[in-house]
Amino acid sequence: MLRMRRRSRTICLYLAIITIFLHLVLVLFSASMYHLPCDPPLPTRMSIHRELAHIHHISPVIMDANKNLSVKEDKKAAVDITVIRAEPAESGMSKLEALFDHPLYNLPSRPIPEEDWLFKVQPNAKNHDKSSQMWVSASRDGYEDVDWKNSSSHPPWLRFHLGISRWQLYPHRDPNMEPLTQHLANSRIVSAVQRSGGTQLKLVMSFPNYGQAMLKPMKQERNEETNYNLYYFSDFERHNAEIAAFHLDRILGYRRIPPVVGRLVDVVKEIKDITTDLKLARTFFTSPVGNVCFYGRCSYYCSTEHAVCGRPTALEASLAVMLPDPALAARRSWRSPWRRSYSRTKLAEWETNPDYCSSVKRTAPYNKGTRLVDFIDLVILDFLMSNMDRHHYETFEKFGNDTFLLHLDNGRAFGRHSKDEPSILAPLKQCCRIRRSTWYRLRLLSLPQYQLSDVMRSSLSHDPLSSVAPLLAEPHLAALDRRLAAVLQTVSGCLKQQSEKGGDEVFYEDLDHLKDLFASAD
Ligand SMILES: Nc1ncnc2c1ncn2[C@@H]1O[C@H](COP(=O)(O)OP(=O)(O)OP(=O)(O)O)[C@@H](O)[C@H]1O
Ligand SMILES: [Mn+2]
Repeated sequence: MLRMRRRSRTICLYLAIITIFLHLVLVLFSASMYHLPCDPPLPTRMSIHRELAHIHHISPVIMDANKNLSVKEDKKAAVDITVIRAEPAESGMSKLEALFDHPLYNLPSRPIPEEDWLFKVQPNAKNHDKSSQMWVSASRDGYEDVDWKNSSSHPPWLRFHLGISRWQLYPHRDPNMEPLTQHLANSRIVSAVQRSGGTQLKLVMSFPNYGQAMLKPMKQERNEETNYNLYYFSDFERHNAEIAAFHLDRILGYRRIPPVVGRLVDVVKEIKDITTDLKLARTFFTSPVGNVCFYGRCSYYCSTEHAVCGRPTALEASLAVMLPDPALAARRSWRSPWRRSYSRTKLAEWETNPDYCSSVKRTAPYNKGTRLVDFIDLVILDFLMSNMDRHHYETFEKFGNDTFLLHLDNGRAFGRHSKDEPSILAPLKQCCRIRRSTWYRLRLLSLPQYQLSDVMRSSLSHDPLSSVAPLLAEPHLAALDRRLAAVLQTVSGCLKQQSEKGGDEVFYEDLDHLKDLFASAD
């Protein structure tokens, strides 16, 4: 009896030890689960939540930016939604759609005052009578009759011009974007002439509805990298870089690049046979394998050795919608303070003087308003796509110094994917200043559910040329994520540096006017 009791006690003891052991194993196992490497990096997620915590009350109603709801109206409609949404994959939305639906891309905006439109539109002619016939353009060979006075019959390029405002070229979720890109991709080409000025070959194409586009031809295969021995100022311009830059600019939420689409152009029917540009016409020839080529006239790469060739007549090209003629909307060109020397031997001042930004910050127009942070936005775009050729930028003269910067001429971007160019980020590093809204959007794009490379792939897949080949090769897309991480790291470095100094000068608080809205919903 006593032996039996002893045996059962030993069994109980064993069982207890085994249970404790199993518990220990379980605890250890579950503890290691939380640190599995496949989890998104914890600090980033948590800090994004913390960063965005004060803007988590945004109504779905205010997501329609076109409605121009006033802040007061927004307050009434304010309901709780979480800024960082559930995985878009769950709801079947593409990452791009999810990004564009995100509250950060749909912040409430006030109605645009009359003086903030590039063009003043006369109220629609109420009595659309015989007198409006005077405004119907006289038909010319190949051109359509367009009734300019009737806004419902305005061609997409004109709607684009009329939609340009002080802070952006076109609105988020622009209903005119689809018709505009269709127009560029499919309209019949009635004229093709060389664009004068600039260093490389480009053409101005005209369409029957009087729209125009700037064409840049394909010069480099997608997965080819620019030769490492070429200086940045000798690099080719790439048609796919112009297309990808437009998509990237829109994804970043800037909307400062005129829409660009890809198109297969027939170099015989759509250029050689219709051009009135004799100088251009004289440069056409047939290559030894029977492809039709031309090289035009310009100061770089306009020779038989650098001819662009159709296959046998089909040529890939980018078509950027033309901005309003400078006679109607003058533009001002600004020299970049961080311009490179454009020399093989000289360095620019910013390359040797680490304190360079403090003098820029004191100099007009960088000493007031948003010019410096607008420039930093442009720097971030350029670093992501590795564009070293930003010697100038332009603005619309009408808006003075308080306006967005046009991000034109992106043909030398996306030349290399295996290498980043840290010097492009020098202005951010030296000035340690960024718009708060840009910072938020960049962080969003670094989260797995909106990953920049995925969003870009998805956006570019809508371009007509993506059916020929993806517009950016995978290594270029991967480089975007790597470079985005570098931008975020630079800003984090700035924040650390500033907190040591006790100041908080890193962010330009462009979301402050919405504080009321957020506070009221708390
Ligand atoms: N979409 C556009 N609509 C109207 N004008 C444009 C457009 N894109 C560019 N331009 C104008 O045409 C000029 C030349 O274009 P772009 O800079 O792309 O060519 P480029 O050959 O690279 O010139 P550069 O050698 O001066 O850099 C620009 O400075 C700009 O003023
Ligand atoms: Mn250029």
